[in-house]
Amino acid sequence: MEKLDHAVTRMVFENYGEEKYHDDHIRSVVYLHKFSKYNDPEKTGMDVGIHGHTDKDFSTVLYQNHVKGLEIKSKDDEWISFDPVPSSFICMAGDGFKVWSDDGIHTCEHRVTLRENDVRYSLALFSYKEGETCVPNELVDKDHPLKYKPLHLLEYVQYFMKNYRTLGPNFSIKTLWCLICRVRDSKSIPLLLFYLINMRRVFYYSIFSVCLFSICLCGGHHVIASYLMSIACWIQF
Ligand SMILES: O=C(O)CCC(=O)C(=O)O
Ligand SMILES: [Fe+2]
Repeated sequence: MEKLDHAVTRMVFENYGEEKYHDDHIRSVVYLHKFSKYNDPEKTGMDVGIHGHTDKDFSTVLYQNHVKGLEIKSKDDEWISFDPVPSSFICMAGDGFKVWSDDGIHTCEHRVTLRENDVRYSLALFSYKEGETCVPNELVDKDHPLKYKPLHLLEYVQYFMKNYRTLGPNFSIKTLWCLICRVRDSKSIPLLLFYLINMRRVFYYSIFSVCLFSICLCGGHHVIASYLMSIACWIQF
């Protein structure tokens, strides 16, 4: 699977006329394997295998058994089901490739929906470039202005994992992170970012403060109710 990833990335680099960067790229890539088992949806009562998302890596190679489930979102926002052929692999660009190509290569959104009454297995190989991923100088000119600042992929994925509960599965370079990476329009980003990431916390914090306030002011049942609510809010932090 690593060899396939090398071959595919080489082809893309060559296509962009950037093959001179490929050896360095491969030397700085680290891989992560993920083996997934999706149980028979009839037994679990759940047809969602994995929610729609883009991969937070540079590129992904995926292998699976005969059970269908992988769906890929088209440019027209339609989910297309992938028909697995024995011994076929699927290669997908991750958010890192999007940054490297300065938006030339789109990270495909995909998900797993279980429709067959059988167990689905998949093996994914995620590639992460160590250090910074940046757009090759040759790809930037007057007609193709730089859109992304260098992105540290490993930090990016760590950031995503740490804030997964707040960001949700849909988070991608296209949405929130592009606010940080985009070279243009970066003035009000720190505040907006803080607000977006902490919106939920701000909400619970406000309720928590109101509860504490009413504990101080009121008596009787209100105190107990407020006390319980403030504990519930504290848990949500
Ligand atoms: O299991 C699959 O086919 C897809 C898994 C996947 O998209 C992921 O782990 O990011
Ligand atoms: Fe994925």
